[in-house]
Amino acid sequence: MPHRPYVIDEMISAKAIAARIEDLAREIRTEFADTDKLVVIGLLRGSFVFIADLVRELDLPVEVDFLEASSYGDGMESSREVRILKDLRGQIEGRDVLIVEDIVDTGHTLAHVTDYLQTRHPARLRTIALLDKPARREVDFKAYWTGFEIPDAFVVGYGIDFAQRNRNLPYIGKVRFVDDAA
Ligand SMILES: O=P(O)(O)OC[C@H]1O[C@H](OP(=O)(O)OP(=O)(O)O)[C@H](O)[C@@H]1O
Ligand code: HPA
Ligand SMILES: [Mg+2]
Repeated sequence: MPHRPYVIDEMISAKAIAARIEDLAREIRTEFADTDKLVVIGLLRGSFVFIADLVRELDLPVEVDFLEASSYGDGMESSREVRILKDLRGQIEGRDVLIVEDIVDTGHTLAHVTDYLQTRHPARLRTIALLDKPARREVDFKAYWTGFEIPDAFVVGYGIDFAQRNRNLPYIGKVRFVDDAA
């Protein structure tokens, strides 16, 4: 279905994202300073840019794995049904784990994935989300670390899509439909 024409207004610059990631990496290094090899898990597809920048700031022994979860399809509304489309390759039992997510919106995706991975009995499991949109929360969930709290707007860029587009923008922008009143 074709979408109404829209423009993207910058909300968080690439520079601000990079600076925030440096801060977050410092906190993560402190938390996992005594960990042998941290398993950093990116949730596909939205987290692929964030995890790439984050692990390069970590300066810790890490193993990188991915899990694909999807609930939005091409629209702006969560289906509330989180499907695991691709599972991890490695084992996490007894390991320290960091789940990396791009955005917590209704909370269904990260809450579901956290429960799902807890059943494998990791030693320590932490979550990090670049963005948090608390106004839209439907389940009681908060990531352990959050990059930025944002208002109730549909955002794209830095890995995040609208109908599979705009993931390659280097910044976070807000979608604005041109036929909406200002
Ligand atoms: O808190 P929620 O309301 O569950 O929304 C957040 C999730 O929605 C998006 O993923 P999506 O299902 O669109 O898949 P994608 O990561 O492949 O883009 C986003 O990347 C998060 O994973
Ligand atoms: O604001 C958003 N933008 C794109 N995808 C999303 N999935 C949950 N929230 C969003
Ligand atoms: Mg996602």
